[in-house]
Amino acid sequence: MQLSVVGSGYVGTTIAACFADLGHDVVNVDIDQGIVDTINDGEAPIHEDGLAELVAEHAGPDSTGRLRATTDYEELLDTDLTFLCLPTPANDDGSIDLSIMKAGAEQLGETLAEKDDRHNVVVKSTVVPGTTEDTLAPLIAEAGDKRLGDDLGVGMNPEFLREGSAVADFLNPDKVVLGAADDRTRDRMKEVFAPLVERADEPPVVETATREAEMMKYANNAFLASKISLANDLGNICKEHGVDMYEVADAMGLDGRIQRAFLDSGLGWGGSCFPKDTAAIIAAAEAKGYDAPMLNAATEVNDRQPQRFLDLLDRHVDVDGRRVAVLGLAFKPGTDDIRNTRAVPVIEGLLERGADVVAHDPVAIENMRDRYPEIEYADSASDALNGASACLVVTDWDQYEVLDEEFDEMADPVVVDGRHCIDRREGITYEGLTW
Ligand SMILES: NC(=O)C1=CN([C@@H]2O[C@H](COP(=O)(O)OP(=O)(O)OC[C@H]3O[C@@H](n4cnc5c(N)ncnc54)[C@H](O)[C@@H]3O)[C@@H](O)[C@H]2O)C=CC1
Ligand SMILES: O=C(O)[C@H]1O[C@H](OP(=O)(O)OP(=O)(O)OC[C@H]2O[C@@H](n3ccc(=O)[nH]c3=O)[C@H](O)[C@@H]2O)[C@H](O)[C@@H](O)[C@@H]1O
Repeated sequence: MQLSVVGSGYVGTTIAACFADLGHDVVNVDIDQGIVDTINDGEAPIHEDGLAELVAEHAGPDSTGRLRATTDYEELLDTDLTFLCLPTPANDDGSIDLSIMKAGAEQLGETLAEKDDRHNVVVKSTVVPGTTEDTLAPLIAEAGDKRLGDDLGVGMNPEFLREGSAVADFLNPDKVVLGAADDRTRDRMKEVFAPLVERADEPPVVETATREAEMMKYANNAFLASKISLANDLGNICKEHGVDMYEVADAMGLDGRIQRAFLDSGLGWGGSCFPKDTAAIIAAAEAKGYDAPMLNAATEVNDRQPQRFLDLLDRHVDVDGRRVAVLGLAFKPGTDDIRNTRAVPVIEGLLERGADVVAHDPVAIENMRDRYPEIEYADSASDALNGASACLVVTDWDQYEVLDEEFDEMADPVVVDGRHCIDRREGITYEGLTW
């Protein structure tokens, strides 16, 4: 099939390259000329395992030619179905900011005005229930002078991939959710996903309406974020009682109804999605008069973890005027993404205490340097630890797990671990956040 993907960020580039690999002809439309040029040169504009290989295989010179990118919306006119993969950030009050989606939808509609054949538009971005049919579809239809359901089909297909394993997650999904406003659109969506469903060994395909599809995405993220927060709440109780929450979580996870995944307690959830999506669905609930107490509590627990972490540090060392090593800046290992990383409240707390912060991360230093140009950045964890009076572990990179005699170079070997990453050993004062 001929597909177009509007928005070529984490999700848009990943799905475009994967759909090309599955045999479709795909054009990525983005306003960023740099991203477009990179893809057309056969290179990936973002760092994701396996993505560079897929883009090289399908875009640019000596490729299958099934993937290309453009800034020109007109090029989507030759395609049958368009995925909208534009950002849905949060407003200051946490509610969803649809301005980018609306601008994209209008431009898409104006472009489609030139097309006579029926076109299908599938919203891939995470949007609150009702957005696809109540807000975006009418915008596209009006701008393109189309009749909904007749010459314009509308669907919603939420995405569950994780950063760091985006390609593998997309190609091996636990489920595929196809929300459609009408049967014709759903049938086209099924055609798009047929090669993926076959290659992924027939994962469940949930056929539903657009509102349910939209809510399934928020429910998924809200559940996972709340599961982590519950683990943190229990973990904080464990810490007060001298109990190891990781041992507890391992046992809890043996219950088939609970499962071990997403029970890793510590500094809590960051990233581009859990914080904004939790806030957006709370705001959407409040707009209808419901205050979502569980999700508010999950957020509160999450917001408090960095403070508990710093309190543990305060028990052992006054960092005023002292060198403190922060290990890990990315919101999780495997990515250079620092959006909503827990490193920010931790660094803020250290600066308030007058510490000389020296930070290390294998890939996220350049991103953090823009935000905190005033702190020191070390080329290695070992350099960061050298002469430090405390070490704070913020991201669970594998390379931190094997640190050992590097701690001997610290001025005071106090290690506060927010991610259950470092083994207790002789010669260091070790504090785990929830164990
Ligand atoms: N990042 C992730 O892991 C996941 C994200 N999502 C959701 O997917 C959506 C997209 O997220 P990301 O891919 O992370 O965003 P992103 O910020 O990485 O990429 C968005 C892209 O859209 C482009 N763009 C902006 N305005 C445009 C316009 N008018 N026309 C064409 N292109 C335009 C930008 O230049 C950028 O390349 C969001 O709703 C997000 O919540 C869902 C699942 C996973
Ligand atoms: O909507 C999205 O964008 C995506 O959000 C998350 O994916 P992602 O944010 O990439 O990363 P996760 O692996 O889920 O981690 C999120 C945060 O939770 C933290 N976390 C995760 C697991 C855990 O047990 N404990 C824990 O604190 C991580 O350190 C990280 O800060 C979801 O896992 C994806 O399914 C979803 O598609």
